[in-house]
Amino acid sequence: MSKHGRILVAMSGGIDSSLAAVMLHEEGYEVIGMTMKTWDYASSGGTKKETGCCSLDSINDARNIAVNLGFPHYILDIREEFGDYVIDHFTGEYLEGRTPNPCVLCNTHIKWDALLRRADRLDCEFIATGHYAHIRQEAGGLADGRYVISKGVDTLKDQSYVLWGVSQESLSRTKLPLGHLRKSEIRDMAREKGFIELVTKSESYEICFVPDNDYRGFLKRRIPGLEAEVAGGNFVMEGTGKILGKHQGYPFYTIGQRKGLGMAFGQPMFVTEIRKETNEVVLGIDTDLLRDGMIVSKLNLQKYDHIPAPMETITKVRYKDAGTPATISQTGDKIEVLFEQGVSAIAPGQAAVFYEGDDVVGGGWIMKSFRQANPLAATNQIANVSA
Ligand SMILES: Nc1ncnc2c1ncn2[C@@H]1O[C@H](COP(=O)(O)OP(=O)(O)OP(=O)(O)O)[C@@H](O)[C@H]1O
Repeated sequence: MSKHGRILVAMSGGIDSSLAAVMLHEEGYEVIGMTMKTWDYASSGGTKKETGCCSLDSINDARNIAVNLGFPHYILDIREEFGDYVIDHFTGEYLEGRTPNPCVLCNTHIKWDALLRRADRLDCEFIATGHYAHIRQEAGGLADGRYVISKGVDTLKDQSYVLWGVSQESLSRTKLPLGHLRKSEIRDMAREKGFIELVTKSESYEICFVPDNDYRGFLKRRIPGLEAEVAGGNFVMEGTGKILGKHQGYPFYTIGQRKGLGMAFGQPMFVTEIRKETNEVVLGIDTDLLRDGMIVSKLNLQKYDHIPAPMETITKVRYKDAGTPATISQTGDKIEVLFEQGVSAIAPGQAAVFYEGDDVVGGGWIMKSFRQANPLAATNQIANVSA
């Protein structure tokens, strides 16, 4: 009988989840390792050797740790659960003129559910991952009893942003053993324990089903005929609407994009808006990217079950965003965000995450952003958005 009970550890084969498994094993948990196969790289046109979390090499790396320490390891094939839901959402968002974040979607709608279902079957009370973030149950105050995610101590590695969508029930069964550690400490630990290959392994930042980070190529292969259908739209100038030239089709651009516009403008120009209805891509200078607020919907609130009155937060609009002070107010399943200063390149389709200090209050998907000369008029903004 183990000291702490049985725990299912999500092992990608990378250094972080491997060390999470090692630490929990040493703490006295009865660890069961599980590596999820989400996607067949070759089926999305991958030609290079597959290196991501679902590759054979990664599965073997996870298995080696398990064999080494003497705990069981399973491979979980979730290609079906993952496939249509995540990929259709990904392509659908680009067709809507938005910029999706499939990793957050997969985390919250696929990985946690898939893991917890298997945890039940394997009689595991908890699951664990190698995310750099903390999790705690709040005692007292407005958030009494709620499970709260907060930033990992390693500010450069902090992954609290990607966990905003995990439900309270799922959080109540999740352990994040790396939240109090720095990446350098994890590397030292791996070296000390002789897992050198984990230290030298390069990290993959690719979306698992998009080979070479070429999302445009992926869209073209996935939706035959798309290129011809959306070709011939115009680049138009922010403010004046002046036609600047032809683009390749609105789904092939993202807000904030500067490179790859295929034209020279004499000064740096950025994509400031994507208009699906008219197949127009709006271009402007860097200050044209600034927005004063946004509407966020399809919320998942973690620290509180609703936003208590207008609330001061630091709001992130993308993973590597440092965050901007913002007041948020909730109406039903939408939150209106008013920033204290302009925020650049807000892309509808990305996730917004609200922080109170280091705690994740919750998050949602960005529906639209706006400029607001008079912030008080912003109360009408929610009514103008359909989720
Ligand atoms: N294919 C997978 N199978 C099992 N668990 C996974 C898989 N992909 C990700 N995870 C879990 O999600 C966590 C975060 O994954 P992500 O790829 O975002 O981060 P990472 O910092 O590169 O982690 P790692 O070094 O463990 O790969 C991992 O630590 C792991 O626990």
